[in-house]
Amino acid sequence: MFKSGAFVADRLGDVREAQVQPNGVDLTLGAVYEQVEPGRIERDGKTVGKRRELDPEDGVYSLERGGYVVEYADRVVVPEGHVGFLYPRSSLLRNSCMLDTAVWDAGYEGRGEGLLEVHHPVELERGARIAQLVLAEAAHEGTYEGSYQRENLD
Ligand SMILES: O=c1ccn([C@H]2C[C@H](O)[C@@H](COP(=O)(O)OP(=O)(O)OP(=O)(O)O)O2)c(=O)[nH]1
Repeated sequence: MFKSGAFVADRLGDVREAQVQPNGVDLTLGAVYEQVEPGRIERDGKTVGKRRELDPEDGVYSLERGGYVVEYADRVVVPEGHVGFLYPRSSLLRNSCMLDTAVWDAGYEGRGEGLLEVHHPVELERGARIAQLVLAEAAHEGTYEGSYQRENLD
């Protein structure tokens, strides 16, 4: 069963009222990066390639076509007994952009990242809502203890 937006907001803590949706919580744009070196994925282990952080102009990123790594501004917490899924805000799709996301594991905490596909130039303001996190009840063995645990937290 998927939880309500109010439940998700309660777990995340520090979110504005405008971020709370009926079925989830909107995540906002924290930073945008361009990858500049190859990463590597091996049978055991992985390396994330170097990136360059883009500078917004007056708080706005003007993005040309391409792929960008985005960091969400909001701290995500996936409580035990749950799994998280993130979906792009439909206004992104309507503007020819797509946000690619993966599974958010039980026990994960951090400011996560995603891949923004820009198929037509777009302007995105830092802090704008770009995605919606939903939480579903889920069975699991163990909790997330990988290298991204507590990423991008101060
Ligand atoms: O779109 C997403 C999906 C997940 N995560 C976070 C939460 C998740 O728990 C963690 C690790 O994701 P995943 O297990 O898919 O990554 P991995 O490449 O398999 O890393 P690891 O080897 O640490 O499991 O990254 C994101 O930041 N963005």
